[in-house]
Amino acid sequence: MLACENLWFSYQDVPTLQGLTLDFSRQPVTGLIGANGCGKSTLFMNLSGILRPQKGAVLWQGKPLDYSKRGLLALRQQVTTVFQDPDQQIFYTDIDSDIAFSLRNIGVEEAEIARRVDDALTLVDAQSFRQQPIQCLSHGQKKRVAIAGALVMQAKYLLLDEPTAGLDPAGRAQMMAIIRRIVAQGNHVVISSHDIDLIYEICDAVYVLHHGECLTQGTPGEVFAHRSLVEKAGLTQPWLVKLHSELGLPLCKSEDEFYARMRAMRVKEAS
Ligand SMILES: Nc1ncnc2c1ncn2[C@@H]1O[C@H](COP(=O)(O)OP(=O)(O)OP(=O)(O)O)[C@@H](O)[C@H]1O
Repeated sequence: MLACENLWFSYQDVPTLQGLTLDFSRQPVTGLIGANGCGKSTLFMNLSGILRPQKGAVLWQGKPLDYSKRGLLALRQQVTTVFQDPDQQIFYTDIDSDIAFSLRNIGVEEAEIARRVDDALTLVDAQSFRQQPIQCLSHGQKKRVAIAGALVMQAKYLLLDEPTAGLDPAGRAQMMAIIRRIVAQGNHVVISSHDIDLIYEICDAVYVLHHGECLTQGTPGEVFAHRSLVEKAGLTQPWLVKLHSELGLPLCKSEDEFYARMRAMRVKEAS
């Protein structure tokens, strides 16, 4: 279980997170949204123990986080953050060494490392460029390598900061497929993103932050139906929700579902 309870965090006495009580274990994919500076990255750093709340707690497996070296090491094998900029996370020039680094650090044996690295690269569709030097990869390919680096730890929670930023439509669709595969393996994913359409489509639950407070929460359908709250948080509704609220068209979860429903309606009208 990964959660936070009445969590307060300030940078130099400026309150940045204010009394957050959030639970990331209830649903497979949880979205964290809000305007620039609302505190999403600061929350991720609290959840991974990089920052420590001044009041309240991060709860891991039902208990307040253990900030000892041993406690944090154990946490980071189970809760892994993938930053927005993959260059922050990639240290080696060859992919296999980079991904294996954290496993070698904790003394995993080489045969097991080879197996996990192979599985992780397959899951993120990176086998085709596995032999290329990392500096020759595109931004999207580097992002996938960074995710593979987190997956090899077999973490139960993956915190993804802007997973689709800088990706073209094909890269974005591929990232969504990768997230679904990670979840299908029984893991939890927390996504912080300004990509509202992604959050609407892929998340099971959403928390909306506003000046470090939780403005509202619920399923994507519930959260995005409240246009005034969404706008107060400095966001807009997803396009599928707009079509529903502005034009009265069926509320669909994905583009494919929307087109299928529209085609079915046309067939029904024509008959
Ligand atoms: N190291 C720091 N020292 C002081 N203030 C900071 C520091 N890091 C962030 N802040 C401030 O804390 C607030 C929250 O920042 P944070 O980066 O968590 O927001 P965010 O929601 O992730 O923003 P974005 O959407 O732009 O990535 C901002 O007002 C920011 O200026």
